[in-house]
Amino acid sequence: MTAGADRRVAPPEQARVLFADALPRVVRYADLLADAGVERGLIGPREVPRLWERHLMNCAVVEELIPEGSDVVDIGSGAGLPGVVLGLLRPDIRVTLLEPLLRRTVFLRECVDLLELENVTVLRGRAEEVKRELRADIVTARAVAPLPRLAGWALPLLRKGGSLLALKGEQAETELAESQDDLSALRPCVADVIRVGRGKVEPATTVVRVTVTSESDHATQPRTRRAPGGRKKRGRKR
Ligand SMILES: C[S@@+](CC[C@H](N)C(=O)[O-])C[C@H]1O[C@@H](n2cnc3c(N)ncnc32)[C@H](O)[C@@H]1O
Repeated sequence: MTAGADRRVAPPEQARVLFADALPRVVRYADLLADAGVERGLIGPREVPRLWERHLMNCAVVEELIPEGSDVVDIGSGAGLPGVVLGLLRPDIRVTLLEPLLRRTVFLRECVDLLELENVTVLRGRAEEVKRELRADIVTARAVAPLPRLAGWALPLLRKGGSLLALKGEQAETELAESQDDLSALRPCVADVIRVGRGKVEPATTVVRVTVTSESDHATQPRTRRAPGGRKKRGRKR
């Protein structure tokens, strides 16, 4: 990747505390975003001055919600947010960066190689097409799709007790309230809105967390319906 030193932005003091030992590699990632990321149109040049606060640190605090040793799928990684940051911060988790666009997966693979991210893999594909090949304890997504569509992609990937962590804006409560029926229809689940990183990032990061409570992923199973008289009857295949 090429370097354009003039665009690089030094980490703020809070980043040193937040990233601790991971900081040198996060700085390298920030440089990749500011250089090749901008040159290839993966992030806008206006994002560079606020790369640390609005992007890297905002994503990093989500790690508080990820149990140790989790398999994480980051849907619609784009230039690697939040998946690359989480992989850098948490060597104990395994992260799959799921992204359909070739240009972006090329950049992501280069990041994984250059940052020597042994716990991160890149998968080119669409979330709705990987239900049979991916299983996760945590699915993350930022700026990818409205909650009902995102949950339709994420919930089938989750093991029982696993959570979708959707990084959302200030309207998260409203979006969740309007989506509750859609979520329940997908798979038994509980959902809440959490603000993470208070005192570390300003503003705190808003996350809609949807945790699945059922063992089986009935969203991918043939539908069954109760026939008159009590026996279950197979739904017609479409
Ligand atoms: C606005 S970008 C956000 C990228 C990154 N998450 C971030 O916050 O900077 C949305 C990303 O979602 C990806 N995307 C769109 N539809 C998708 C799908 N069906 N499955 C997986 N990713 C998808 C796009 O290619 C794009 O990279």
